[in-house]
Amino acid sequence: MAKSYLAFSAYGQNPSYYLSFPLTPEPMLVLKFGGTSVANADAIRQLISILLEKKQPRMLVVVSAMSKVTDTLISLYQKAAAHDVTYLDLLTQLETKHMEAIEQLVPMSQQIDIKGRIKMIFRELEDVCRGVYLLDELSDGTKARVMAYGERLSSEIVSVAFQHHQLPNTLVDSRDYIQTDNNYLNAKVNLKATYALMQENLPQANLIVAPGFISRSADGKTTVLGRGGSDYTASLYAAALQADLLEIWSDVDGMYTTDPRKAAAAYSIEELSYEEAMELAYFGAKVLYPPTIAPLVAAKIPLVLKNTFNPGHKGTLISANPAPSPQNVKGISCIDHIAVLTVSGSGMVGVPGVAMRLFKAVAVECINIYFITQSSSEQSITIGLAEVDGEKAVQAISQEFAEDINQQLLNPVSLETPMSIVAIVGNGMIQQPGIAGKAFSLLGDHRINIRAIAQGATERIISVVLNTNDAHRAVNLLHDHFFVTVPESSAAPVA
Ligand SMILES: Nc1ncnc2c1ncn2[C@@H]1O[C@H](COP(=O)(O)OP(=O)(O)O)[C@@H](O)[C@H]1O
Ligand SMILES: N[C@@H](CC(=O)OP(=O)(O)O)C(=O)O
Repeated sequence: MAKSYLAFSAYGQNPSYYLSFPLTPEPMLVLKFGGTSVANADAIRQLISILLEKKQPRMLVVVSAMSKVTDTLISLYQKAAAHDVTYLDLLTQLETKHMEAIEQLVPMSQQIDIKGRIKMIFRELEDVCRGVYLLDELSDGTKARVMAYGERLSSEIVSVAFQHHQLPNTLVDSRDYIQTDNNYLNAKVNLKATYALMQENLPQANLIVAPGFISRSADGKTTVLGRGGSDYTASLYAAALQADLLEIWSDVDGMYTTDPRKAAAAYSIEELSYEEAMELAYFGAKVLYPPTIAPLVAAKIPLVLKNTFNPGHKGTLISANPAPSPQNVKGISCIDHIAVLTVSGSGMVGVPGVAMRLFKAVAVECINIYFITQSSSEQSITIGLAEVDGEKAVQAISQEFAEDINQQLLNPVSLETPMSIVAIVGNGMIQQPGIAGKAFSLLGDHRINIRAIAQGATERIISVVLNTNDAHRAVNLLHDHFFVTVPESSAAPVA
């Protein structure tokens, strides 16, 4: 066991407090390959060719579940819980998909072991699903347990495929190293315990393969890090091991100026600061899971987003000090499925503590708030949250303010759906007048109604809430303006 670690920093509440570094550090590269990069045997061969090119003495490879597998696992437990016996067909489909990959990656004479292991994992999964089917029990703990099979299966297969392609490696189970709370589906990581487990217990091997997404609570239950969470797994390993670099490989050439599925003119951004990347990810750039950045900032590790299917493209470099860019606006993100909730009434004016009560009521329900605005007259507060949390938030807030609503000091809480948040992000917007004005007038000229506006105190982000029917058009108008039609408009002050 590697025990040669010194305390790195002993100050403050910063996650760096928990980091330590090896006495004799060897260059270390952490790579994460997403679902599309392990989708089938061809994709896995492609990722093998990428690794064979690397001349790195130590590497740790994190893999996601094969593309669509996590979604299928969710359908599996939903069907089982609904007493729909066709869950068995889904199980068969999943097993066939994994077995086919093995048949194409591993020589016939050597398939017995790995096929046996995969079969055993499937029988275990079948037992869990039968339990759900028979007992009508579907807790979050059971959901997490089922979802974790995707990464458990893919990492087994990738590890064996590596062995047969000149990449001897050691497979680990990330649940042994990532400790979380019991919030099963969106578990919060105990950084101190996790870094200690990784630094003290990871095997000394030149190449380690680890499943992403999966973790374990202190009381030994399987948890998962939230949809898209394998990126975060990789950044935790990178931070704990003081990697020189983290590479996240997916199916696009890095972080684009906007979602390439929403705007055909989107293109890959060369460099971003950690803060810019975090804002773009938080507001919907799916290529990067938002919590991924924090461990890297604390450990000062750069991140590159690369394309498995176009490895020659240099991708996007995310670091503390990106090269200066003429672009003030770096990217535009969009989150759909948002609900806008408003608390209003004359009874709020000049009354201290209203905002505190509102946020507390929402926080108790563990609901995440994307967006907050308060009218300057203090007559209303508007928050944006995920559509799925809308009704729960209305109930919690209505209960908190029941007395005030009864006395007609406040109006009944209002909820609007389906809404979207469009965010314009860039460090160059700081102290740069005119960008917000241009964005608002552009949307106004095209008769797109802005329901609410917020600008972060850092001036790095302006976000607007609008009707989902208008969101796609808004993203394209803003993208055309800032990146295509008049690219210099974002470089120069806008009149
Ligand atoms: N701003 C953006 N830049 C790049 N990709 C984005 C952006 N916004 C959304 N995406 C989507 O993110 C996808 C990659 O993320 P994801 O599907 O999670 O990949 P993986 O499964 O490889 O982890 C891309 O195919 C792209 O459609
Ligand atoms: N498989 C998990 C975790 C993940 O990060 O996947 P991907 O890297 O394919 O986004 C999910 O689908 O949420």
